[in-house]
Amino acid sequence: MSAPSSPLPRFRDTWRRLLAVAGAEAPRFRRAVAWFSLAAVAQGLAFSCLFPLFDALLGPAPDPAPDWGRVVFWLLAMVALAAADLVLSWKGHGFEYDGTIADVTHALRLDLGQRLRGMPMEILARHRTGTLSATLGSHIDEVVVPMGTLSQVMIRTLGVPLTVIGVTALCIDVRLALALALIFPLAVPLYRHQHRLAARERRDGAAAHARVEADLIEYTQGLAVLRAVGQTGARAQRLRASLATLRQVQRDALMASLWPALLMSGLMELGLLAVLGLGLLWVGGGSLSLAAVAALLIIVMRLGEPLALFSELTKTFVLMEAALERIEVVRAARPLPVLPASPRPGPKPDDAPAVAFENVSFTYAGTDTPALVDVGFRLPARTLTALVGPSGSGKSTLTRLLLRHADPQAGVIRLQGDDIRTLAPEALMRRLSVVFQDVHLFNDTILENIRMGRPDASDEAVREAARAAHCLDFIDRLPQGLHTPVGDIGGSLSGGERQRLSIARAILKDAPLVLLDEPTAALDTQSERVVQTAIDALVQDRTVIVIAHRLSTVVGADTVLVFDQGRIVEQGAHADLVAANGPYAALWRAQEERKAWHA
Ligand SMILES: Nc1ncnc2c1ncn2[C@@H]1O[C@H](COP(=O)(O)OP(=O)(O)OP(=O)(O)O)[C@@H](O)[C@H]1O
Repeated sequence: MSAPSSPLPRFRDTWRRLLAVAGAEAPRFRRAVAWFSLAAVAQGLAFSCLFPLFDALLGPAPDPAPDWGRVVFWLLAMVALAAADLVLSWKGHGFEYDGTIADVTHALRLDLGQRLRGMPMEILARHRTGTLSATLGSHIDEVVVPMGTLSQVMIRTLGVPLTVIGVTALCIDVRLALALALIFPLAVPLYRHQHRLAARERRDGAAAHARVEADLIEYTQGLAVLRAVGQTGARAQRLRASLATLRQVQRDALMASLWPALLMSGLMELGLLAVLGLGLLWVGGGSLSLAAVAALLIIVMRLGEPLALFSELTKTFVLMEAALERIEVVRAARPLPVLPASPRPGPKPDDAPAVAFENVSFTYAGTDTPALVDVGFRLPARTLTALVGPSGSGKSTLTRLLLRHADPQAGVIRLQGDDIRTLAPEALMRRLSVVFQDVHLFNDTILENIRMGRPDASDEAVREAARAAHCLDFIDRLPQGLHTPVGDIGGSLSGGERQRLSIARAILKDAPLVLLDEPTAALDTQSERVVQTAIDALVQDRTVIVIAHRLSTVVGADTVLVFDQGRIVEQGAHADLVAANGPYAALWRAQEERKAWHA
């Protein structure tokens, strides 16, 4: 989202976006801003009281003498207005201290969490995990915590001078008011420059920090390897270089931000002093009273303060805008829509294929080359289908589309005759089990990690699933068996054991369709055999789609779908495809040769 570059439209735009972020608490934020505005007017009026006060103090020419009655009156008026300013500001700041800020951050975190849950996986996968957790953590604080203070400073910077100018124009001297009003546009180009500088500084700083963090993680995680190959010094050199860049970026930023801040407050004060000079000239000419200029002298000194503070807060404002943008990206993501199911002419046909792809084409967002082109097939229930093809040919994409990580740009995917876009996410997931090579275990007990397959399953059912997936041999060796927290055993579970836990989850879930990415050579022969036995238990009597890496799977499959560059180039039973002597036969021969070579 590109924000306008001129200050006023930019503030308006940020104000609108902040209200959106404040959600249900937006009225309280509006009220706080109203209190701050009234406080600014009260302060402007208090300053303006200096005009009649000095008038009463210096008395009228040619025989000046203080009019103590009026002096006391205007002094009391100033005290009352200053007290009103204090009370109104206090009421405004109530937004920060009465728990509203905490409520807004809490509600925003829940809202973003909710949106992440519904965010299409294809979009979710494009966000880096670190950035997402920063958005839910520090970015929310960067937006919400300074909301009150920033708006108060902004309102004061504009509101106090505007009130003084208004009172001057109405009650003192229009020329003086005009001269005062002309100074403020001076700040606009400087503010814009400062804003640009702060934005660049933030960008360079974030890049330098990210590089240091990445190098640090790489260094600490790879320390064992680095020590083994005697390269600790060489890599440390690289880390030192990125730390030096960070230092330089920070030094440059500090130097660069110094002069606009100085210039801004210097220029403002010079401008105000010029108005004072002009006032004195008018006094000399007899068209303005000395009392008015004396009052102006004090007001001018006080008006510089919020301006200087405002200039210092530009950095916080830029940080807030950047964090707002990240929050808005998450808020803008919409879940894939669930379409209304089209009315069927009659009962669901019994022979509806378990899985059907009808002319499906899909291109990942941000890429030009389609990952799947016009893919069509029908798989009867309780059959095993193997997906084969070179790396990048579209096999995983097909499984992702079945899981509805994204919708294809063309074509329809059906499960038992139902367009998957008409199924609510939970209904779709009830029909599918997945076992992929990357097994994620949650920071909970082994028991609960398996129970995720079916949250209402009894402990006994979990144990049965673990037995069927051949997990009990290693689970029973753990200190607390099924009740061992995954965190306690850390990375000590082998790849094959993690696979089997994931298979146990799928067995417990008992969905009619299983999507499987077979373990590859990453497992040793012994583990692979056990995992295979577990898989055999899982796939019995189910419809199975498997990304096949093992020859035995391909040979035993009812159907083999051969992919190349996103297209199905051949499909059929293994024997038929070998006999056809096409692309599959070539792949097959290559694998056979490799096998013979290994043997
Ligand atoms: N998240 C993504 N964003 C953009 N392009 C992607 C993404 N994932 C995959 N692709 C591209 O889509 C095409 C198909 O990839 P896919 O992962 O489906 O192939 P595959 O046959 O499963 O490969 P492998 O056997 O190596 O896993 C490839 O060109 C790949 O680069």
